[in-house]
Amino acid sequence: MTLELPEARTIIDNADCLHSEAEVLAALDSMAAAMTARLADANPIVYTIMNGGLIVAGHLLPRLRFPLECSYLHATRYRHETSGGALNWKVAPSEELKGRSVVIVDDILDEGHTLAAVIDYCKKQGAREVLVAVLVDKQHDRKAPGVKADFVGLQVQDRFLFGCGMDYQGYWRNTLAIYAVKGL
Ligand SMILES: O=P(O)(O)OC[C@H]1O[C@H](OP(=O)(O)OP(=O)(O)O)[C@H](O)[C@@H]1O
Ligand SMILES: Nc1nc2[nH]cnc2c(=O)[nH]1
Repeated sequence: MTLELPEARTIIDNADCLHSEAEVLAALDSMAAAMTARLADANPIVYTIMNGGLIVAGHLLPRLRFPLECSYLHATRYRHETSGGALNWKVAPSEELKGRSVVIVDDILDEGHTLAAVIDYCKKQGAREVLVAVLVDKQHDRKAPGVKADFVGLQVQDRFLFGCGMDYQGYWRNTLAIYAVKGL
């Protein structure tokens, strides 16, 4: 669904900015340092989960100054809603994962069902280890059992977020700052 321009602009004009561009960039620096310490000799393959992981990966990958391969996968379960449904796999990994160190990059770990399915897939393909890097870990007690991120940029309150890859009805992925929709 396409939003009318006034509505798209009203969403961001009325939103609460929870993390500024500077805070997001500092969080990405910290994530990159932790990932470098853990993965510099691991020769990993790094998967970005599309679409939400696009902006985070675009800023995070150039901060990782060690050998890695990168690819993408596409899984979605929110579509244009503010609560998640069934996971829709659009593109699964096609590389050989047997024995590999795999890193999954995404914008947000919310309830964790997306990451649970992706981790399970990679492990079934024989990955040696699967590590998760998310910019945002949303704080609540509705997480899927056993799902956690290894590298987290920001802990954010339990509201519907947009910006830095996260969308509101398909819009506003294209900011670095992170916002919460007014009233959600
Ligand atoms: O932890 P969960 O509750 O599973 O939610 C997290 C997922 O939700 C978003 O994707 P979405 O399904 O909105 O698709 P998108 O990446 O195309 O926006 C986000 O990019 C994560 O992949
Ligand atoms: N845009 C967006 N997508 C999500 N997917 C899971 N949680 C969220 C959220 O808060 N915002």
